[in-house]
This record gives sequence, C-alpha cells and structure tokens, in this order.
Amino acid sequence: MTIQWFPGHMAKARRQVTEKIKLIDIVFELVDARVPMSSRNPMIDEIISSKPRIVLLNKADMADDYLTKQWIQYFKEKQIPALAIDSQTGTGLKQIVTLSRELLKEKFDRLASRGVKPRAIRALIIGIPNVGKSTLINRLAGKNITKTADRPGVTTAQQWVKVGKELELLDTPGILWPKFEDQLVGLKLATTGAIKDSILNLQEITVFALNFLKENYPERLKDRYHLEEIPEEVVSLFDEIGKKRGCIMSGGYIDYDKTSELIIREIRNEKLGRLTFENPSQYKENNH
Ligand SMILES: Nc1nc2c(ncn2[C@@H]2O[C@H](COP(=O)(O)OP(=O)(O)OP(=O)(O)O)[C@@H](O)[C@H]2O)c(=O)[nH]1
Repeated sequence: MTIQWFPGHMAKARRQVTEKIKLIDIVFELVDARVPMSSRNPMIDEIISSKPRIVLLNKADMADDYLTKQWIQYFKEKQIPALAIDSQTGTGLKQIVTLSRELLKEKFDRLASRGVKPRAIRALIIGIPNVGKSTLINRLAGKNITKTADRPGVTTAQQWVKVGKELELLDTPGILWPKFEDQLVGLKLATTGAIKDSILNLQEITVFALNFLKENYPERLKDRYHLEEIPEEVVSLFDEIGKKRGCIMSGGYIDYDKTSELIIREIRNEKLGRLTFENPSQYKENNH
C-alpha cells in the first residue's frame, strides 16, 4: 500500500501513535537494516519521548553484515539499544524479549515493591510503511495470533497479542512517515523497494543506485554484469549493462527503462548480494 502523506494525515498518524504509546511500557522502533536512517521517522525522538525503546534493524538478512554491526554500535553510542533481526525467518527475535525484560527490570521491580501483581511487558511496534511491522507481529505471536481480551484504551478498545508469557503487543502497529522531503532519502527508499509506486523517476533511481554501487561495491557490480572495468561515466555504465543484458530497442538503441527495471529488480532480489545504503560514519560527521 502506498500512503500519501499530507500534513493532515501526518498529524493524525502522530496522534494515533502518541495515544498508543501511553498504553505501553516499551517501543520497538522498526527500521530497515539496509537504510537505517532513511527508514526512520524524522520526529521519532519527540514522538517516543521518554519511553524505553529498542531499535530493531529488520531485514538484516538483506543488509551488509559489517555495516549492520556498525549501526548497532552507532545506536549504542546514542544510548539506544539496537538488535539486528530477520522477521521472515525469526532470526534474532528471542533477544527482543530478553532485552526488553532487562531494560524494564527497574520499573517492574518498583511496581512489585508497591504490591502490583506481575504482568507481561506491553509493547508497541512502530515504523514507516513496508519495514516489516506486520511480519514481525505475526512471527512474534506465532500460534498465539488469537487476540487476548480487549482492554480499554484511550479512544478505542485496544487488542493485544500475546508473545509467550512475558510480552504483549498492541495488534495494530504505529505507522509513521519517512523524511521524504529529502530527495536522497526518497532515492534510497525507492531503491530498496520501500516506496512501491514511486513518484520518483525509475531512471533517476537507477542512476543513484549505480553511482552508489560503483563507489561502494565495485567488485559486485563487475561480477554481476561481467564488466572488466567500470566506466567513469554512469551513462556509459548504463549503456554497457543494457547491451550486455540485451535491453535494446529497434534501431539498436539502449532501452533505458528496461535496463533500469532490470538493475533495480536485481538489487531488490539480492542478485548483487546483501547491500546497505548508508554508513553510520556519514551521520556522525554531520552530527545528526
Ligand atoms: N527479507 C526480509 N523480508 C522481510 C522481512 N520482514 C518483512 N519482510 C518483507 O517486507 C515486506 C513488507 O512487510 P510488512 O510486514 O507487510 O511491512 P509493514 O511494515 O507491515 O508494511 P505496511 O503495512 O505497509 O505498514 C513483505 O514483503 C515482507 O515479506 C525480513 O526480516 N527479511
């Protein structure tokens, strides 16, 4: 689903998330491990406020392992615990419960000392569209997808999904918007497939992707497209790939649309291996 984010929608989404946050102990902020910054909401710190949080770098199976470790370190330095997960297979999910329990130990000990009966940790998954929120909820819930009894929420009755004995999730995740006014963010999200029916031009996305691969993963580019050398000019690179893969129009011209579709499809299908499109060092320098 492609959501059109108008200011009114943004305000409504934010209000809904803020209401839900009041009901929970901890936030699971889901991001795409291939674009950990671009797949975050620009106002996330403000929205979450002082609630404990874990950043979950989802789709880690598609991301560059080396950079995923660097990103975990980056968040750690900002006092935000982060975990790499794969919601499709369930890799890394056990740690979510263990870490949540650790982070909330003091709060729950305090409640217990006041005589409050022990209860499951309540959590909310939030993230921009397509980061894998539903996949994660389904994976965590497993057979327990049958919902627990309603508990009155602030505006509507909320449904909770049990995850073992120790965790309960709000069944509908919080959806937030990306920072799409930044063109580079849009290009990265489009390359990874987060923006489905992109308003961005496909050839433009491909130029971005090729430049990125040329700079960061030149050997993979060479291997995949059997290139001896990578041409300086991105247009020549485009031409060469188009020629090699038979994306030719009548008259012998390169079919740029077809070439673009092929390259983007291959990136999304991991034909160029596991890729991460942003490096934490860029964000440290810019002091983001
Ligand atoms: N490879 C991989 N794919 C994943 C993972 N998690 C989710 N996906 C895929 O990502 C796509 C989006 O997942 P959803 O769970 O629908 O994402 P969502 O955040 O609920 O999306 P919205 O409903 O648009 O907000 C689906 O095709 C999933 O199969 C993961 O960890 N690894």
